[in-house]
Amino acid sequence: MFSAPGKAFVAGGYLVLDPQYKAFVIALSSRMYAHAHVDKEAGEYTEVCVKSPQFAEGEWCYKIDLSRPDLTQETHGRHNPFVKSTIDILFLYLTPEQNKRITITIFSDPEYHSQKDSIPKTSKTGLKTFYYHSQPIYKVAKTGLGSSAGLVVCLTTALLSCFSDNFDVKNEITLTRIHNLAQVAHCHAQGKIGSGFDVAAATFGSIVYRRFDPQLVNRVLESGRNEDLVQLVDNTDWKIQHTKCCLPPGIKLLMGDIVGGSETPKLVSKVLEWRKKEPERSLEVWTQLNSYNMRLVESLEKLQDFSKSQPETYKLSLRSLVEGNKSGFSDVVSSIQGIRQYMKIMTLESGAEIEPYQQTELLDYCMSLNGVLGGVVPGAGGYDAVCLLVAQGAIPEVVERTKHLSVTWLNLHEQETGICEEDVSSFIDFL
Ligand SMILES: Nc1ncnc2c1ncn2[C@@H]1O[C@H](COP(=O)(O)OP(=O)(O)O)[C@@H](O)[C@H]1O
Ligand SMILES: C[C@@](O)(CCOP(=O)(O)OP(=O)(O)O)CC(=O)O
Repeated sequence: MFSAPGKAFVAGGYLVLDPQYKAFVIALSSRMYAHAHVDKEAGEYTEVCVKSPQFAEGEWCYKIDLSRPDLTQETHGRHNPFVKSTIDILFLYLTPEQNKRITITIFSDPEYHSQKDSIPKTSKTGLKTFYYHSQPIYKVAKTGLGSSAGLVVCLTTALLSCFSDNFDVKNEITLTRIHNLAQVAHCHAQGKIGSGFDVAAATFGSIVYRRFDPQLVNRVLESGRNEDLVQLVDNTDWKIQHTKCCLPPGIKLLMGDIVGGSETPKLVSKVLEWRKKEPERSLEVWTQLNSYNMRLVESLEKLQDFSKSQPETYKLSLRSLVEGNKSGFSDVVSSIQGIRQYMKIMTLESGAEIEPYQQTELLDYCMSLNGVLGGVVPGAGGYDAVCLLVAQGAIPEVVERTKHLSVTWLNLHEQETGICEEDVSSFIDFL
């Protein structure tokens, strides 16, 4: 059994589409799980059945003729593009010769989706709860943690494990293979090539990320040839960057779901249109915003070092942060203020509602509270969510002081680990 984390895209939205710039993505404690079972017997065809029992009609089964895997169809006539593309890409890559009967079962932690019209089920140990929805997956509202990336990464891993002896998800070569396959499958399912930050975070965990050249994936999707896919997955330098980075001790991420939503593709096309129309001005904005993004990463790293070299002094400054004295953290505070200033400029000048007024009000209020280092609209922005960096000791007060507002704090925190193996015994009640 394997699991992959959800993400909070804290800094670098839009800029990350261009490989000149890097982004900071935090991996979350809310995870997606995939359990693989291979039957002892196999039939005339290879069969892959993917079950997602938390959703109505959550079962997609594929009969695969190994001599013509490109003709694979779902046996009930159901569509799940992310499941289908992951299977297609994996079989194109592996070209197995022997039939197998595989069942994969998917679970996702509660915070990925709205809990409306759903029933919780808790394991006998009381340690794990999953919500069971009365609607099919495509009708259930998402909270923006990157469910499709989580699904594709853990499904890719679970399937690969069925075809490898001594599969070790911690092995660097295996990890890169999972990442590369998942990026190709995710792009194929979406019908477009995004920056891939969500797939990278689901694989590698909390990272500073630089994207790959979209042409790499485009070429393989156009050719559809096994040799090209193997070459891309195992023998090509994607020139991406995924450097580990995480929050310093005692600083927590709070992710707030906002009632309302935004369409990322519409925001992206508005911003890119503006960038084309105003190349000089947008370069200026991109450059400033990037320097604040990178200052945020550096200041978090510095705090990490400081917490190790002077743990007692660090503890004292955390304590005074809870009481409202933010001076020990001024670099983080000013970087976030700078990021917001330039996100606001992008909003006003491009016309894309990245940090709309309602979010500005909420973030300004949150930033005025004791213990809050700052907050941003994550990813593409809009009306979906906010995220805050807060001293752990101040969280109860922040929750109390925001309870009259239209924000619901999700029950999650940073968990920097990417894809990993899970102990199946914790999930036995759900299988
Ligand atoms: N738990 C799950 N089980 C099965 N499919 C899932 C699951 N979570 C996500 N998916 C697939 O991913 C799609 C959502 O992807 P997308 O719209 O890109 O949202 P997100 O921004 O959360 O990645 C779903 O419609 C479904 O095809
Ligand atoms: C604009 C972007 O840089 C970031 C979008 O981040 P979000 O986290 O808002 O994305 P969705 O979960 O797909 O809505 C586009 C990209 O990087 O692909």
